[in-house]
Amino acid sequence: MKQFFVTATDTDAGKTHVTSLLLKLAVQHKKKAAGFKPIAAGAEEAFGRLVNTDALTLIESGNTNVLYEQVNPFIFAPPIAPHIAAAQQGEHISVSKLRSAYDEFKSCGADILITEGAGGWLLPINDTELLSDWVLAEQLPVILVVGMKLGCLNHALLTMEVLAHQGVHVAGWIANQVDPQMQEYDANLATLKARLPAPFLGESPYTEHTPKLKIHRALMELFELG
Ligand SMILES: Nc1ncnc2c1ncn2[C@@H]1O[C@H](COP(=O)(O)OP(=O)(O)OP(=O)(O)O)[C@@H](O)[C@H]1O
Ligand SMILES: C[C@H](N)[C@H](N)CCCCCC(=O)O
Ligand SMILES: [Mg+2]
Repeated sequence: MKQFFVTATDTDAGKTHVTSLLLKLAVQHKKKAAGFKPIAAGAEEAFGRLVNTDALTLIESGNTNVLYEQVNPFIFAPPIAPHIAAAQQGEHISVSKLRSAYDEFKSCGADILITEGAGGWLLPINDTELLSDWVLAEQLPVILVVGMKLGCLNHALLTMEVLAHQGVHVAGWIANQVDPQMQEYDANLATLKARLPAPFLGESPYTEHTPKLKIHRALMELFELG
């Protein structure tokens, strides 16, 4: 079983976009793949319950029979910082509850399990814990999505600095072009390739049509795909 945690330089950097592409890539290569979105803020009523579009996208992109509840155990209606949303409705997210929820999710029997974070790496889940504390406890290898836009160099280097300081195994990083107007995209990508101390796994160009991933060989090796 291969397990990864997808974080990003920020909220809206493309974690769902990239996690979905990674799941689809694994499925295309005959793997059993499933996505976990433990904490989602921003939800609407559908199918007689609250649902979050990130979790639905991950369910559609994988190929196991996971239940919505297994994929997304913590869901909040307002699109705000999750620990604030949780406090508003008297819920408490914790590392220990995340551990139980992940054990339940893992029973789906996938070969490749990919967890999508929420926001960036240091996301508070309550007054004392961060989502990264759970990732550290699970010892999940991390994939960093860099949302390519002006300012991403600082965000990417800051995130990578903290990951290195915490001794996290960074499996690699993916460039995701969120800003179609970004100037000097290639020079920024070259700067990141030169400075980020982790394998470059691929890039997803900006598109308003079918999302695509330009796969680097390191990704095929990481996922053990023929
Ligand atoms: N390569 C891309 N081309 C075009 N649009 C993109 C691309 N990547 C992401 N987007 C769009 O940018 C928005 C943010 O992307 P996404 O939802 O994947 O971010 P996220 O990191 O998962 O955010 P959150 O922290 O809310 O989970 C979405 O509307 C998505 O469709
Ligand atoms: C609502 C949003 N799309 C995400 N689901 C949650 C982002 C939380 C960011 C918290 C922060 O770092 O300020
Ligand atoms: Mg998302």
